[in-house]
Amino acid sequence: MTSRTQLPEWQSLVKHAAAVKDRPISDLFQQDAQRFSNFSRKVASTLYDFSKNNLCESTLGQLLDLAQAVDLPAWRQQLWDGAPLNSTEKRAVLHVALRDRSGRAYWVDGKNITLEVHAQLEKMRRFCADVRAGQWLGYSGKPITDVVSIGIGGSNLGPQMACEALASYADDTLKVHFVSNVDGVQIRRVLASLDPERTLFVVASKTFTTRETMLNAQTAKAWLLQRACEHGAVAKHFVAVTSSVEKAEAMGIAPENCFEMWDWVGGRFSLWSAIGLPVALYLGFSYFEQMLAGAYEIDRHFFEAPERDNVPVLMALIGVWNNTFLNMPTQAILPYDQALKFLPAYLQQAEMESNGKTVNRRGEQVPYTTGAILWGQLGIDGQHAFYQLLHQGAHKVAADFIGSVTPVLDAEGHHTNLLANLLAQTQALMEGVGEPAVLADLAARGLPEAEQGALAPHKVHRGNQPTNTLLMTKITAQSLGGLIALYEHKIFVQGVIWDVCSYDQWGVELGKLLANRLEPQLAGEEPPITQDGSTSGLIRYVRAQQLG
Ligand SMILES: O=P(O)(O)OC[C@H]1O[C@](O)(CO)[C@@H](O)[C@@H]1O
Repeated sequence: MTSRTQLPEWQSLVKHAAAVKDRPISDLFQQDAQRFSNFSRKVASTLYDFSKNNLCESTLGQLLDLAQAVDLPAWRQQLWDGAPLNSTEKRAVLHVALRDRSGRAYWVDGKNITLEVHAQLEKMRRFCADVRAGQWLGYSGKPITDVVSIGIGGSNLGPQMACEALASYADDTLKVHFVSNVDGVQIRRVLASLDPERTLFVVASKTFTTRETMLNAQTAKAWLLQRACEHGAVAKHFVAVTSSVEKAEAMGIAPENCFEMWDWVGGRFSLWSAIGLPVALYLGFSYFEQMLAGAYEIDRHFFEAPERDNVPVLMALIGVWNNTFLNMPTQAILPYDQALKFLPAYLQQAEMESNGKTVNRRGEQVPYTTGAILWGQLGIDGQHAFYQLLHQGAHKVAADFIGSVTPVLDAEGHHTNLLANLLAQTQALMEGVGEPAVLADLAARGLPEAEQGALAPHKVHRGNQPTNTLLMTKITAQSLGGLIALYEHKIFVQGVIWDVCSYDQWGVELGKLLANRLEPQLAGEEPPITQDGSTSGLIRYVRAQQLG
């Protein structure tokens, strides 16, 4: 198979990048009065403006040619058909089946999984209705008021992000809490405010082996049983979401309280499965369904729209252009909407666990940069923290600015100010301010001439940094579902372009293995084994300090 760098389409992009890398993005607007409409697309209720990138018609054409050269349409069809795209684990990648509203049958190993998906959705619907209606009773006959979701990574980030994003739509029926950290402080603090008679725990773990989640679940169980000596209390207060029902049963969770997920759903793409149960409990099942519907709308677009108008394809190609060809390896996610507070953390796992790889599908080292270093936080807070580096630091950073036209909740003038900040930052990052303009401004302000030259370099903003703006009409369950699906498909397309296997995560295993080995040594249950001097020294130090 031809490696990516041998493709003529790849090589012409390398040449093109060398020729245009320093061209001012703002000049491109002067050359094309229609640039905003030529370089933006609307899908569902989201506008994607990519005009503030160092990208012209020729760039876009060449990126689209590369997508054809790597057989993107065929890969997309394989995803849709349930091919084992997670090749190192020989698994299909079918999160799209979880939200397909058409009734289409998806097949895995000769089994129609659509039937299983619908059965689990129906189980979730009934369970949520019971709990929310106060018909699901705790061990002492009282209805549930609080749900504690225990999970980590993909079994936590999605539901937590979605609950936060849609909190303005929640009624007072249930409160939801999330515990992911194995640091006992988190679970202790959550439990301190709860009444065991009215608390429901959702233990979410695809494998049901993740040490952090298992420890937190055991602590929660001990807390419940300390107060409820009642036989059978666990069955009334614990449910599990897992692909390993027998392991959940071994923890004492009744099989009828287990919601199933499957090998063909990756943890970081599992929000659409019963992993989304906390969202459905918190808001009501209909909101969860709206999220599924929003994601499905984007799936249709991704599978049907021509590449040139296909928003996730464009998002992916522009990301590859900035990262691999223009040498900007970081990607900031900057939401201007309080609701999207946890989006950067969610996308960090989705993207970095998927495309943070340097061997191709055949196990060969690739000679180009792949998955971006993704980071970010609420943009408005970031402005008063790290934006200094964006404007004047040593690194060029590509950024996605995400906002909504209409707020779900507002206070007089706040949303307009928020949006003005979003737009101002993308403008400042593109246009910057050069030294002549700074000097003219200082002169106009009457600064003595002798001081102008000294101050001017400190006030120069380099500009010419690429940004994308994603503007949602309003954050709703549907538009949130759509937004997440856009990024999921972007990740898929980038994996195809970079030729990496986006759906495994072998890189997280070594740390887990070593932690399991070190834990008994730290606890003093096993003598320190011979290992690197630093680790042994640190273990001895901790032990000595703890023993006083
Ligand atoms: O749902 P589980 O099996 O507890 O795994 C949690 C998370 O751990 C990881 O395997 C990484 O450590 C993620 O991929 C996954 O989302």
